[in-house]
Parts: sequence; structure tokens; C-alpha cells
Amino acid sequence: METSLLDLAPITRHLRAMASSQLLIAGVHHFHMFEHLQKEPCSIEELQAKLGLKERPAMVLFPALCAMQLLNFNTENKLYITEMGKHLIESTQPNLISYIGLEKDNAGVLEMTQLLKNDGPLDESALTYVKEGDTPSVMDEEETARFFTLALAGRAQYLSPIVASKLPQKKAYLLDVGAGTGFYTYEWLLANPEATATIFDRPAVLAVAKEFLDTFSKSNRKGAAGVKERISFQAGDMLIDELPQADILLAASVFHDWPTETCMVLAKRFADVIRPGGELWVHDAFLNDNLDGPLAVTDYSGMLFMHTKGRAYSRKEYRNWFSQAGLTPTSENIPTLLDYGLISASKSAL
Ligand SMILES: C[S@@+](CC[C@H](N)C(=O)[O-])C[C@H]1O[C@@H](n2cnc3c(N)ncnc32)[C@H](O)[C@@H]1O
Repeated sequence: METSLLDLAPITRHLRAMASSQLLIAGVHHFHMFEHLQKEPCSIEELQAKLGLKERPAMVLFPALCAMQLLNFNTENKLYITEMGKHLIESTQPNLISYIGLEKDNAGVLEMTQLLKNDGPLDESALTYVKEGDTPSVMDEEETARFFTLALAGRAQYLSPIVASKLPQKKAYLLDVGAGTGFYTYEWLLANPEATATIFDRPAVLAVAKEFLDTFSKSNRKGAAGVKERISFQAGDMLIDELPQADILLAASVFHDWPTETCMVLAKRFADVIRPGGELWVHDAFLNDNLDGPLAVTDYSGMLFMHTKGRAYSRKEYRNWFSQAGLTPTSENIPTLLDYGLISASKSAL
């Protein structure tokens, strides 16, 4: 299996870098963060209260400014302004406040500011990649579900050989929840000729996934034709519907679409259907455990914040959810490509 691919991360970093600009300008000109912090260092909660921000926007904005080296955490875990950040305070001469202000009315900055203040858009049906309750979802309309699923196809196709090669290699039954195109599963089944799998997603997304499986099966790769017979599709709502029991449950780019409380619910639901001795695998981009970067992921978190109900989380946050769900997280951090990686947790054997 091909695992030595050229890492295309520079492309996704440039794509996501727009979030850095928006968060920097919003932080300086619309939230006046540096003025608030100049008297004394603040805990995350204290700064959140001063700025009137809910938990999710705070956890997007503060790590981003740390990753930009403008803020940092001291030994008491309080945020303080770095030497560079001091040049964003009025009393420091020279400062770059007015220069940054040239962009303060940029449409993207104003939108980011509004979303940070509201913790997301007022109209939740504008969000992408999420289906929750009775709120209409773009993932349930044929045209938009196709558009948003196709948008992720190239990324999944590119990442899937390396992700599949780092998942357990064995005869097992894999459940791919929120599978989108299903590429990770197709690759993994190709590498594991005795394994079986289920692709779980919304019905309109599965219609697109089936087309990708058709094309995959017809490729001239050895064993590709047989993958189709070992795969089933299940339409449903992962937040409420019964999920099938599995040896391996894969959640690729799934948790980052949801707020913390929903991530905890999902972790528990996933843990409950993993068979004894089975494993939960998460493929995602992770914040540093001390929430100060990396910049590629704080940028990604800003974009996720704008378009979904989620953000990027640290491995420590994931591992806490896994433990609370009754699983045992491993300490292994497995990098893949595009600033993503894998982590896993296991369920004890009976
Ligand atoms: C960001 S995409 C990830 C797709 C794929 N795993 C990948 O990495 O390319 C999230 C997926 O979760 C699905 N999803 C969102 N809410 C869902 C729900 N309540 N039940 C089932 N699937 C859901 C979406 O339709 C979408 O395909």
C-alpha cells in the first residue's frame, strides 16, 4: 500500500490561513482582547467572561492567538501578552493597531466577529456536515448533500491509503460512522481481504458514497472488485439511532463538527457498540494538549467554527471523553498527512 505520499499540507494551510487573519483582526479591533489582558494575566474563564464569549468561541480565539505567538500561558495556566503581543496595546509605542485596523471592516472579519459573539450563526440550517434533531440539514437535501460530500472526496481519497495502512490490519468488522464518501473503508477492506464493514451516514450522502464504491470496485487494483461484497450501507442518525456492534469503529473528521457536550454523547454511543476487545479510532486534526497551537490546527478550528457546530479539540480532550465512555485510550499519536493524525482507545476484552 502507498504510504510515502507527498504531504499536501501547505495547500490546506494556505486555504485555512484566512481564519488567522479574521481571528487576529477580530481579537484586536472587535474584542479589544489585548487591552483587557494588559492589566494582569487571566485564566481562560476570566478572559471569556471579560469578552462575553461562550466556551466554544473562546476555545477557538484564544488558542489561535497563542499559536500566533501573541498570547501564551504562564505557569499558573493564565493567558498573558507576549513581547510581540505588546505591540497590539495602545500604550506601547510603536504599535500596529491602526495598521491592522485597515482591515477591520472586511466582510470576512465582520462575519467571524458576529459568529464569535453568537457562538455560531443564528440560523442553524446554514451549518454544514451536521444533522441534529428536526432542524433541516444540507446533508439531507439531494443537491447540497452531493455538493458537500463531493467537496470532501479528494481529501478522503488522498488520505485514505495512509489512514487505512495505520488502522489495525486484521479480519474484523469495521463501522465507519459519518463516513461521507467511504474512501477510508474501501481502502481498508482492500488491504484486509477477510474483513467486512458498514458505512453509516445520512441517506443522501450514502447515494454519493455508493457511486464512489462503484468506481472503486471497477478500478484495476487487485482485489478491488471483491470489496463491494464485503460492505453494507446503513442510513441513520448517529445521535439517536441504534448503531451496529463493531470490532473497529472509525470516526474520521466527525467529532470536530460538534460541540463538546455532543462529542461526549457520541463517544459514549460509539463506546457502547464496540465489542469487547474492540477499538475506537479517530482521524482528525488535534490542538496541542496545552491549547497553544499548532497554527495549522487553530486555523482549521476557526473554519470549523464558522461552518459547523464544532471546533478542533486536543487529544487530551478526546482521551477524556474516551475514558468517561469506559474505553482505555492509548498514548500513541499517529500522524497521517495534511496536519491530521490518528488516536485510538480500546474496550477491555470480557
Ligand atoms: C465532515 S464529514 C466527514 C466525512 C468522512 N468521514 C470524511 O472524513 O471524509 C461528517 C459526516 O457526518 C455526517 N453526519 C452528520 N450528522 C449526522 C448524523 N446525525 N447522523 C449520521 N451522519 C451524520 C455527514 O453527513 C458527513 O458525511
